[in-house]
Amino acid sequence: MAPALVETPRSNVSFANKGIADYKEAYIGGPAAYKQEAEVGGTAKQPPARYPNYLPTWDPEEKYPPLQPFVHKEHGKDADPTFPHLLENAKVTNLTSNIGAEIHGVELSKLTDKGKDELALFVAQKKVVVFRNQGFADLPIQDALNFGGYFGRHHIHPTSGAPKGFPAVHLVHRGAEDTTARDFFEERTNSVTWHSDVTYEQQPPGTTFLYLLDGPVAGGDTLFASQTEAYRRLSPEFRKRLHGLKAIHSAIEQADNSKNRGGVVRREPVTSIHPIVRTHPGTGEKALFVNPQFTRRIVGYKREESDFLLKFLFDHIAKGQDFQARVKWAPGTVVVWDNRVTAHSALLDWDDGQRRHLARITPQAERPEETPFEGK
Ligand SMILES: O=C(O)CCC(=O)C(=O)O
Ligand SMILES: [Fe+2]
Repeated sequence: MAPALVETPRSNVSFANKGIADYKEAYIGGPAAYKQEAEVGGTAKQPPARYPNYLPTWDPEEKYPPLQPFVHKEHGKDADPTFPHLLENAKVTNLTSNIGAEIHGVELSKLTDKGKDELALFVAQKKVVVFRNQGFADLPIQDALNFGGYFGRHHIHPTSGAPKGFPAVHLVHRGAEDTTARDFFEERTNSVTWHSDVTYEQQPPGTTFLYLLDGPVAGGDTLFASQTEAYRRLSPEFRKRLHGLKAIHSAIEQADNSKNRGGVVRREPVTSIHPIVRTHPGTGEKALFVNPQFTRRIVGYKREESDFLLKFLFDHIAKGQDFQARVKWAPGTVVVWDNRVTAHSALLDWDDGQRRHLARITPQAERPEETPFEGK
């Protein structure tokens, strides 16, 4: 079975169907799943990993205590809004008019602290930024972590594989002998699983980095949606109704899935209550903060009421192609998104037998906060 990893897809609101559980199971890896490939290191069909130092490992003995609150510093607030340190030599193209930019000519790992402050603000404004031709994957893993650590405390994922000795790196990996896609599409018509990362944490991630190590010839793109534009598209009356509502986000199903498949649970699963509309501390923009993977229930609503409203919001985010972007990976690509104001989805659409391998650095940010509805 495949050690490919994304956030474990799951929704247990009552309209969720069995197929989502199947997908979730297909996506979670574990020590047993990985063993075969780790020993072989490549097959006739597939060459060895380009970055073996980043291959996933799972240590069942590794346990962490509950996360403690910390004070997040929003570096975007210190940024020069004209971005002189970030964009001096950059060629910037917008991916769409509502979300996303692509940058050539900047080496992320060489940014000064001022450049990093500007990066935080720029990513918050653009929601997702694609940096091409980076040397990031070639850095020693600790150097990559040191870079990401500027933006917040590293999140250690409770269930995903990590490079040996670097639990703060979250890995996405599907390798040789992997039949995930074939198995998955026996039961499902598409693989779209919108989510923001680990929103069950009290302080979910902010500026988040995902970089390609190995990729298929075609396919395996990643979808992004602007949750600020999703918010703005709603009528003032509807937005007014959403303000003040809170929802429960849960890690329980992700941990259960991991256990059921012989995987690890490094930290006991938690639930958190977050506002449905949050405000970004750097831009002041309001964004929807619900996602079908982790948001379970609206606090104070009866089950049917909660399901009805969450289903509307999930559909609104999923269907909004006019506030979404599709990112194509290439060697040297680093994608940076602001997890507070975006949702994303992996796509399981490439031919089995090709390795897809990415690493994520996931600095946590502030506890989501809501500011009042502004009447327009
Ligand atoms: O594999 C992808 O395209 C995205 C995986 C993902 O959801 C993540 O790394 O947070
Ligand atoms: Fe994700």
